[in-house]
Amino acid sequence: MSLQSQLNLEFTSINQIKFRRITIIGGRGRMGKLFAEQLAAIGHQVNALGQQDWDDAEQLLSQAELVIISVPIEYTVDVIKRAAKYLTPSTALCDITSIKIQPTQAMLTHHNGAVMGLHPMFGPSVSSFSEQKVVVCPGRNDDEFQWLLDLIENQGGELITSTPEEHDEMMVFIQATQHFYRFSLGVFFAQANVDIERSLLMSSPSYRQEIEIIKRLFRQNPSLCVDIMLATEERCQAINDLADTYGRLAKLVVNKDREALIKEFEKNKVIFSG
Ligand SMILES: NC(=O)c1ccc[n+]([C@@H]2O[C@H](COP(=O)([O-])OP(=O)(O)OC[C@H]3O[C@@H](n4cnc5c(N)ncnc54)[C@H](O)[C@@H]3O)[C@@H](O)[C@H]2O)c1
Ligand SMILES: O=C(O)C(=O)C[C@]1(C(=O)O)C=C[C@@H](O)C=C1
Repeated sequence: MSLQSQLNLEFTSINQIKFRRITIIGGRGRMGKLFAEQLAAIGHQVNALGQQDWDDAEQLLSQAELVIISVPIEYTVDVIKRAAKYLTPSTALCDITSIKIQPTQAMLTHHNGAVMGLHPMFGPSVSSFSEQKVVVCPGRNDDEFQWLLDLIENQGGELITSTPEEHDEMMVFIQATQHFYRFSLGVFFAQANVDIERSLLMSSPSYRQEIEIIKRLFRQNPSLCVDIMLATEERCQAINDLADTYGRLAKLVVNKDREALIKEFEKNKVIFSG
């Protein structure tokens, strides 16, 4: 897109912007801060409600046009219940928690107004929504979130609509088992006392990429990684199944069963051929 058409687009959207009062619960945390910065940058009035601010909840929540819940997974449902008492039906309520069934259900149960579940598929290190994916789980009165979804898309973000059930099923593989595998590899490397910086000097691009992702995982709040693994019984079971697969394949390695390992490779490569 040419610079002129970008300027025209920005000019048009600035003309159409209705500045909103927004409260982000957990707004001083990693993701809360990112959303606060993005929304404030285009002129919305953004407040943060942190753990110590519940005495001001009436003022911070009852006037808000949009409330975003951005607290650790394990507190999300309790915080939704607590916040809902202060909301009027004209407030739109959404969350950005990494799981979607329980938060979306809790928002629909405890709030009478517009509800939407969102899951940003990126971490707090990004500088905008550009090229990032957000999973959208419609709840109630979706139109009231259209301006927020437009904002993400206008920045170059991609929205993927899903049910909370499909989302949580997919996240078993997209997140829970991935986090376990990277967490385990990190623990294993630390136990083996690997000199990471030295290893990077003589590494392949894929190793450097993988180490960067593991570093990012260990820079996050440990409760995020742990809660993503423990969020549902299905996740715990899938992680256990993955560990069984490691065990089965490791036995073939220990037994130096070259033929069986090649067979495993050939038999399973088909799902990755697309
Ligand atoms: N970090 C990520 O990469 C990422 C990406 C997508 C979604 N998420 C989701 O975003 C949410 C927040 O994650 P984060 O990484 O920003 O966590 P964080 O720990 O950095 O921030 C959470 C914030 O919530 C506050 N908080 C905790 N309990 C509270 C309460 N009772 N009332 C008000 N505030 C409270 C904390 O003080 C903190 O400021 C989680 O649900 C997570 O699943 C995180
Ligand atoms: O830090 C990153 O780049 C992330 O992608 C963070 C990440 C993830 O690891 O999957 C963390 C939690 C969210 O639910 C979504 C994204």
